[in-house]
Amino acid sequence: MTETVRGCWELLRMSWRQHPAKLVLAVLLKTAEAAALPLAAPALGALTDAAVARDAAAAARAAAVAAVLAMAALTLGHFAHVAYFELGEENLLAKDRELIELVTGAAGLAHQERPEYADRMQVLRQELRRTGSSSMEALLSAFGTAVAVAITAVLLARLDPWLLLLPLAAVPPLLLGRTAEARLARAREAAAQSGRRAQHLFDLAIDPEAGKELRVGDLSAEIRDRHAALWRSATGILWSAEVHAAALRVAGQVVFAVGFGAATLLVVRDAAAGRHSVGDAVLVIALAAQVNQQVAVAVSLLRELQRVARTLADFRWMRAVYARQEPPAPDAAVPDRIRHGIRLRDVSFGYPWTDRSTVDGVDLFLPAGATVALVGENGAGKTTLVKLLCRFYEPTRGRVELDGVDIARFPLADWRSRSAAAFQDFLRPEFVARTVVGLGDLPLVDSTDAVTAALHRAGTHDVVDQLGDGLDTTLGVSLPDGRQLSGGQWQKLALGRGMMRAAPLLLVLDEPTAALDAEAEFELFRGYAANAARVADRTGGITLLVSHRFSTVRMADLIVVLADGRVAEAGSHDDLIARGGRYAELYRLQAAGYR
Ligand SMILES: Nc1ncnc2c1ncn2[C@@H]1O[C@H](COP(=O)(O)OP(=O)(O)OP(=O)(O)O)[C@@H](O)[C@H]1O
Repeated sequence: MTETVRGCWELLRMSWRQHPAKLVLAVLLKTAEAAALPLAAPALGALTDAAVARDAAAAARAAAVAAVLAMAALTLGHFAHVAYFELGEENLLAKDRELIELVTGAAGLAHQERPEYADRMQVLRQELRRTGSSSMEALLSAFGTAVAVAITAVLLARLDPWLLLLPLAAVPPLLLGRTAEARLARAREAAAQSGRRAQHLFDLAIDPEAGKELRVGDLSAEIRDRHAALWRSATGILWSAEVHAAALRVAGQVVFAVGFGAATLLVVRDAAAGRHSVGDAVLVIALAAQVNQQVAVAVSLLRELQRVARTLADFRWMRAVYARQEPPAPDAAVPDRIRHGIRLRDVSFGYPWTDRSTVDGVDLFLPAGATVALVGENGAGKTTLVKLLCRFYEPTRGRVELDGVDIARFPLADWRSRSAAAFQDFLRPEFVARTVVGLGDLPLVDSTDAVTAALHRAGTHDVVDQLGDGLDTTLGVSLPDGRQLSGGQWQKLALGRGMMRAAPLLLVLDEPTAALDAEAEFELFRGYAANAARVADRTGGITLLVSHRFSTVRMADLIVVLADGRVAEAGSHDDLIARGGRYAELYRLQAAGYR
């Protein structure tokens, strides 16, 4: 219950911050709407008594009051909706923005890569819409229902204090409803993983990029079967919870129905004995029917508010995960240039949710101005090492030092602003081409000169000539005039984006040319090496290339061979060939493949 109250309070505070006057107006209108029905019951009682006494004037007055109240009950809710709808949408926007900030604003990637996070995210994405206008409706209706229950209780108590027990009969349905919702929430969490995996298969099935491979592999039926199995597993969990929850709710309603029957009997008996008027009996029957309605509404509102509260609690969980990732307070400034180099001292790292080291005791020196190639078999730990250099994660042991200063001591934003990167799994943001490239250096996002220069540095300027409107071409399929690009074209723009920062201290190229052929990669990298040499004079910047293509790799000043998270060999191409170790073997194998 504390979580629900906390959630309601948070919703109210959010809405108050958006628009206090609209919130007050909505509360007043919803309260008046809710109070109108119970207040109509005494009017009906008075109407009955006046009719029995044949007092036409009093009967007309009572009928007019009852009609006005009925009108209020029917119409005020619509006016209230106008007031709270906008509040709800504003709340939803605020939560959307907060979620984007939480997910993208965290210093590292840990929260996005851990499986536990993915499950919570799935639930949160599904439930987020509940923090919009429907949650405001639930909150205000709950308040209105509380007012209606209070008025009903007072009216009943005036007739016979025993009738006050009637609202008490509403307690079991409420408690059982709460248990039912907790059961459903547990089931939603238990089903999230299967649901997420089923969703992944569905997305895969309708993804145009996946279409080719699915057809060639004749994978359609397989995907459908697996999707259906996962979906059934998720639905099975949810269905059994729904049955259980429905049984609990029905049991609660039965308790109330018994109370209703007893109250009606009590007043009808007193009216028959002449202790109450006929109007009083009508009043009680009208109110008792409303209490039944109020309880049903309260239970479903409680259910809705519990779901909203749970969503807001998930947000708090996210915030806590985010807070845990805050980098340590910086106490050193990023230098303008690298004088000596970057040294990895006994660096080890394991993903926090696994029990093995992915990078294990790496000692390495990357000299200022060098182009360094990282090679190794799949899963050797190359990308993980890149993540440590970009500070997406901090090492679990050892340090990465720049000219003797631990890079963890630099303000993270400054370190990132002096790094540049292009990855194999690059962004495909659907904007105009200039922005798609310009995002690589936000202050210059709309600068045609900077974007053109970056594409030239990347050696991919030719892609602009293939776009109808050059840098003004809108890209992507979700926009009506958007142009769809090939994988290679997107990748060329991504390379340009990676080159937007003209003089970074660290340029990371993590298989950014995988969609291009070996010759194109060779040419591009030769351009980067020449550019890096020019930049190196000014900043001592280091270029780090991850590639499986040895024809490119051989150009690097330093080649580092990783195996099982350790440095197996390091040296220049000639050194490593002369040594006749792992690199020489792999190089010969690939070279033989090209002959
Ligand atoms: N987010 C993650 N969570 C858990 N384990 C991970 C994660 N990312 C990578 N790993 C594991 O760490 C190891 C190294 O992965 P990494 O991506 O660094 O290899 P790589 O050398 O870049 O491989 P590739 O050449 O295939 O890109 C692998 O065993 C991989 O399964």
